[in-house]
Amino acid sequence: MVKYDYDVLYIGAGHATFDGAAPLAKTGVKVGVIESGLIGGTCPNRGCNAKITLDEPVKIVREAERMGDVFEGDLKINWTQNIVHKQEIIENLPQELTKRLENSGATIIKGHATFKNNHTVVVDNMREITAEKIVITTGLRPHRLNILGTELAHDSEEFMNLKKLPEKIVIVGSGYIGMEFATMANAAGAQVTVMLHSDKVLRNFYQPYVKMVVDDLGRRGVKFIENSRVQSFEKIGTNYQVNYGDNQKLTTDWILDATGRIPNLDKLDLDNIGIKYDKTGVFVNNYLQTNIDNIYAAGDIVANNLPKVTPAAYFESKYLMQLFSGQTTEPIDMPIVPSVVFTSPRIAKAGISVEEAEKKGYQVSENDLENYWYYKVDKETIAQSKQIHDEAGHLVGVTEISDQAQDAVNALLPAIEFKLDPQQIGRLTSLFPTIGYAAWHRA
Ligand SMILES: Cc1cc2nc3c(=O)[nH]c(=O)nc-3n(C[C@H](O)[C@H](O)[C@H](O)COP(=O)(O)OP(=O)(O)OC[C@H]3O[C@@H](n4cnc5c(N)ncnc54)[C@H](O)[C@@H]3O)c2cc1C
Ligand SMILES: NC(=O)c1ccc[n+]([C@@H]2O[C@H](COP(=O)([O-])OP(=O)(O)OC[C@H]3O[C@@H](n4cnc5c(N)ncnc54)[C@H](O)[C@@H]3O)[C@@H](O)[C@H]2O)c1
Repeated sequence: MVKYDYDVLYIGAGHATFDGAAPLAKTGVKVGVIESGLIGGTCPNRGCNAKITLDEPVKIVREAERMGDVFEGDLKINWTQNIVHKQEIIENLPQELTKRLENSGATIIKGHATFKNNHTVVVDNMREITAEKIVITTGLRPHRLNILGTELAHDSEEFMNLKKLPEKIVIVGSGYIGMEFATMANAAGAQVTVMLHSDKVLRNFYQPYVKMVVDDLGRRGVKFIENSRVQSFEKIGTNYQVNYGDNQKLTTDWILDATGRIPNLDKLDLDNIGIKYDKTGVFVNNYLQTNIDNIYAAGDIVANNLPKVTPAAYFESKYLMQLFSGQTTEPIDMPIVPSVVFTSPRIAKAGISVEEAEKKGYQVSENDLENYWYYKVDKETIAQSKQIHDEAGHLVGVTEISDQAQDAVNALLPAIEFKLDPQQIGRLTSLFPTIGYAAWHRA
């Protein structure tokens, strides 16, 4: 007798779901996916894919600027066309991901889910759906400042839909979104002011490299206001006023609230079933299982110290697929999760940080990449890296600032993850000339 509608029911259809739910359904497990918005969630529709498409011309303009006389005439970003191009890239992704899920045998249910009991969720207050196991993958949404006039500010999704770039933009927050969007808006010609909470920018990245990015943006006209204490936003005519500090004011055309992202938990009725969580997300054990045995969580919604990025959501989703299909009974063994901020130049890192390395007494080697011939090809002037080795000589961490930092870190990642010894590293014969080769053979 069939006891439940589904074997596994996911709430949310982002990377934390579709990377694992599609292959899980292919194994014959009956999978349902409930989604209140676009299939694919944040990353394809209003995160990574959209952002990296908008950033591409920024990268090209910066490179052309560095190449100087090699190009004739000035390159300028046409923002309106950039937005059109971005839309072309992302608009079919929800259908493609829908097909991927449905072709593998999963059922998509459109609507907002709330919990009724351990095995039952209610969609849009109407339809009850039951499942043996339920996975919470509801992700994060933009945090909004709790100040007067907060509704006058916008979020990152609205920025990426701006058909015309405002002349003056104020960005509150100096994390990933604040800095990536300041880079894009400045390169496309806007006057940008970034308002900091403290004196720190990108607090999880190596601060001397962050300073290089901040100084470079400063030279390009971006203003940084430290300890800004933003008090309120006001509409004055067709402009906006940001009131901050001790009665200081700033007039602008557009305000981006980039003060972080908060868990989509409040409208799930988790208290109906006693799931444990806090303001950072849902608590899980080493099997991504909540305190209720048949309910799991994955991706950004999990309360942990991992960066809230797609590679982490992907790996957790794949792990649950293996657990639910019987391919593993082991706890999750999280690999090293790399991260990168797509400023120009980028900062990318993986493994042990420079600060941790210094505490542990590990060897930290410095590379002035500006002097390595391959980085001279595109005339990079801000390019450095630090590689960290443990006592046994294994590469255990890397952080790089350069235009190609993300590819260099990707190339080194297998050695860090698998603790390759020098003999094994010697067998990695990367293509030449590429950043993958350069990552290993700088001299
Ligand atoms: C602007 C921006 C840029 C980013 N850039 C990068 C990048 O370059 N690289 C990178 O690795 N990461 C990046 N990220 C982070 C990345 O997007 C997330 O880590 C990733 O999307 C997390 O996937 P997820 O499945 O956990 O959550 P999400 O993708 O957020 O999916 C959650 C889904 O759940 C749905 N949902 C919520 N509540 C309910 C409910 N009650 N019922 C039904 N459905 C519900 C939501 O509609 C949503 O679709 C970026 C994020 C943003 C915002
Ligand atoms: N390249 C990537 O991987 C990438 C890119 C964009 C976003 N993301 C993900 O999205 C998440 C959210 O990004 P984010 O930039 O919004 O968050 P964040 O946590 O990186 O940064 C939030 C910033 O807002 C500041 N802030 C908080 N309250 C403030 C206040 N009252 N006044 C002024 N500043 C204030 C913080 O000090 C911080 O600088 C990130 O954690 C990241 O995981 C990743």
